[in-house]
Amino acid sequence: MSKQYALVIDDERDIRELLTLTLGRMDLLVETAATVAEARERLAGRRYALCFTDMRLPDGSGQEVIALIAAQYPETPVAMITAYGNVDAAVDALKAGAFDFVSKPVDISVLRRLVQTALKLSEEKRSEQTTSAGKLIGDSVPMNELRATIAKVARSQAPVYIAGESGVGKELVARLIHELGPRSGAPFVPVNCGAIPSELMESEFFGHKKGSFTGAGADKDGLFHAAQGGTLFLDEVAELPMHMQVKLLRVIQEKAVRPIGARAEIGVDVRILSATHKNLARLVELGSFRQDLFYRINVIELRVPPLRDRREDIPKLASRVLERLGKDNGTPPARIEPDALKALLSYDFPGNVRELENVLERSVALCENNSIGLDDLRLAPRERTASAAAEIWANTPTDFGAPPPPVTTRATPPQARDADDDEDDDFPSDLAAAVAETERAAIMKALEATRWNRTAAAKQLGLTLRQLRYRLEKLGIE
Ligand SMILES: Nc1ncnc2c1ncn2[C@@H]1O[C@H](COP(=O)(O)OP(=O)(O)OP(=O)(O)O)[C@@H](O)[C@H]1O
Repeated sequence: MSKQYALVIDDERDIRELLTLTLGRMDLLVETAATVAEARERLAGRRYALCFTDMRLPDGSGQEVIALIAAQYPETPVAMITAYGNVDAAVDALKAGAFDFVSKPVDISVLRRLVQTALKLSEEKRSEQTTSAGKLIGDSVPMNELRATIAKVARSQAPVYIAGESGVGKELVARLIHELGPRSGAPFVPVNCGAIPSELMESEFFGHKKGSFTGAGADKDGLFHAAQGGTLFLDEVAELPMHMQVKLLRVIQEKAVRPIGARAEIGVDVRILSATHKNLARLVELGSFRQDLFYRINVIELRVPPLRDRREDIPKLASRVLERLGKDNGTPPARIEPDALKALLSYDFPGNVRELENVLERSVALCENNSIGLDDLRLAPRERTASAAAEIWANTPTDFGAPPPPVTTRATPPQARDADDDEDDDFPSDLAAAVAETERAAIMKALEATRWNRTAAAKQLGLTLRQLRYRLEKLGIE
């Protein structure tokens, strides 16, 4: 196994040298920093298996370092070096997220035990990330409850219906149910019911025999066949047309499919998981979804909470996304500046985790020095909580809906724009309407410039296609 790195942050040279020597004997490669600023740089440069920080540093506090690590490098355990007998400082450090503390003068045997525990912790966190359960990030109460429910329903064979808004992680949950259950050795087959043309649906699901209809040039196995022994995940199940709902119900009841043009039925052993961001019960009431099928697929209902109801998960999710992006780009993970993190924490994320991923991906492209500032996020003020929206609006009065700056430069600071703005004192009487108008104008301009090519327009606006679609729907633009 390759050697692991430890980081020692202390302004006293003696302590740095003592810890470097001691940790070196424990087979760790040690790097040091004397200030918070240096520590930031070091942390951005590599992943440390363990970190020690002094309480008082020339340009800040050890608590600041602990908070930074907790928010941006949650896999790295950090211990505080405290003055002997300073219980308050030790308690504060633990509250801030340190896993332990060492008092000066450092007792070598205590230090050795601490290092062993820390490395074990670090290892556990790393392997947790690579197992299924670790893929579902979030330690909030609703996420822990969800994780427990997933583990329970994974053991059962009952159909599970996963409800939740768009982008909350329904497919991820479905995958975990499969991976944690007895069918994990067999295929997990996801199917987006909204993406298959109605006339091809039967053949896609059940397969067909050669020559059974025009264009059926060879035998084809259906999705049920592909999922044999495993799990079929019906995503966007609300989009199933009525005639398919009837056929699907039959297959679920009979546990057999008949490919188009085949004489005999084939037995299928498939667990059905389904999901939609729509209110399926309401669709049943309205008559557009069959009640009998609803009861069949909805034996167990599982709800994935929206991100705004578990905001405490945002830092960890963000840090994992930035780590992945860093790896993809061959750079250290980007940092999030405190005001940007604050804005993320108060944003409502109508597109949930997927939107967080998109926001961060765009921010990484826009930011300078691998550090994401408030301007780089380009969050839509209307979608933040009321108080946060008011606060942010005050900082970025004309930023919303404007075309994005070139990718390599930082967004124009609001102050610079204010200086050019003659109508500085002209406050809109209806802020929301004014924002919508600006947004509409920018979107229309981009659509016209790209001859209504949504993908190209989204690119011009610095949005993902999904984000543009969301805005078109919100503004009622056909
Ligand atoms: N708790 C989580 N931890 C880590 N990643 C997550 C989590 N929740 C969602 N994601 C990620 O967010 C993205 C969207 O998740 P997913 O596709 O599962 O959402 P969905 O609810 O099925 O969306 P849709 O309704 O649009 O189909 C994926 O990249 C997924 O990996």
